[in-house]
Amino acid sequence: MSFKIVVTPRSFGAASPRPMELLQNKGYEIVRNSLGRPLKEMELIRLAGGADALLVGIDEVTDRVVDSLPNLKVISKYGVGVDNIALGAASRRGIPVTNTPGVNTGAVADLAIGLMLSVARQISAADHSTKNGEWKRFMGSSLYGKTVGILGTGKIGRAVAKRLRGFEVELLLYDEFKDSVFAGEVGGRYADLPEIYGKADFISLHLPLMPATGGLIGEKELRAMKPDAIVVNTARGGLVDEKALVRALREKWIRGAALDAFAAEPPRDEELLGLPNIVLTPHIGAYTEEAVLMMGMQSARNVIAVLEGKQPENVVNEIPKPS
Ligand SMILES: NC(=O)c1ccc[n+]([C@@H]2O[C@H](COP(=O)([O-])OP(=O)(O)OC[C@H]3O[C@@H](n4cnc5c(N)ncnc54)[C@H](O)[C@@H]3O)[C@@H](O)[C@H]2O)c1
Ligand SMILES: O=C(O)CC[C@@H](O)C(=O)O
Repeated sequence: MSFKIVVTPRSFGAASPRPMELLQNKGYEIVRNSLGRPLKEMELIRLAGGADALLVGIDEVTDRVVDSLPNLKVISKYGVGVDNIALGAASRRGIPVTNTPGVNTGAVADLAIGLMLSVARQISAADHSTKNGEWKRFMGSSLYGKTVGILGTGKIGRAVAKRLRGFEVELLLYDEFKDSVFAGEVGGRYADLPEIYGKADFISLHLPLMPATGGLIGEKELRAMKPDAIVVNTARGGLVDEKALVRALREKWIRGAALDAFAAEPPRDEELLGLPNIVLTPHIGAYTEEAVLMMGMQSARNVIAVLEGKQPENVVNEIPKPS
């Protein structure tokens, strides 16, 4: 019996044919997303009719999508964040949702450091201006020796902290689980959010998007930050109130920001797009050849495991035990 697998991420298999070969060698019917971007709910419902497996990126995998697929046996997330997937609907049907933690950690951490430097030294604006024939010598601020707040000390937050040791920064850490051994290793300490907002020159977000973290950085928090603060968000757009951020940047409550993730992608807010003191990237945190290959392999293996009746790796939802 052939299974229908719907594969939506454009970059799946882009770095190497190996992830696609894993699926093809099983004789599955593979349906790709031809739009070249994550799918909205109705687009996914139309593409996925009759699917046995969804291998998805940041597409809208809503309750309606899950409910529209009576044969669905697994939702395999190509990546870490599962905030775009209706976990409850999947659990009710006994459908495992899997993800690929760890394999894109380094890629996102590298980008977070790159964005801190890019905003602080205005690298993006300086490049643009030099290529336009100007010779405007932009004045920046230093990352070296500054105070950095890391919100979320899971895999990516830790990788950022380790990279920052070379910059000899003071590290202020925040997480619901405090790991004093890790804090000691990186020479940092856990602090509460008001202290971090009041002291940090850079604030880097590495929390998952969930009810407890949605809108975490709003007007009150931005006003509590130092006028020199730079906010970097490589996690999820929903962590930051974008309207408040636009005001904060326009009215100079803070120095600058960088966003790799947005509340709605791609972002359309003209004011946000036009601000001089923000660097924007199109959700490329995980997009290195190395990470994309490993995300592809792991997400394909998780599909195969479930369809062959085996236990997949990294199931993120509760599956009720059969009574
Ligand atoms: N830009 C990208 O392309 C990209 C790529 C990968 C991951 N991400 C995002 O980065 C996030 C972090 O990834 P990770 O691999 O480090 O995940 P992780 O699960 O290893 O780390 C998340 C950390 O957040 C903490 N946390 C969760 N809820 C909290 C709360 N309410 N208060 C305080 N701490 C809380 C957890 O204890 C954990 O330490 C992902 O959820 C995803 O949204 C973005
Ligand atoms: O699916 C993507 O394109 C990015 C996934 C990334 O944000 C993640 O959560 O790992």
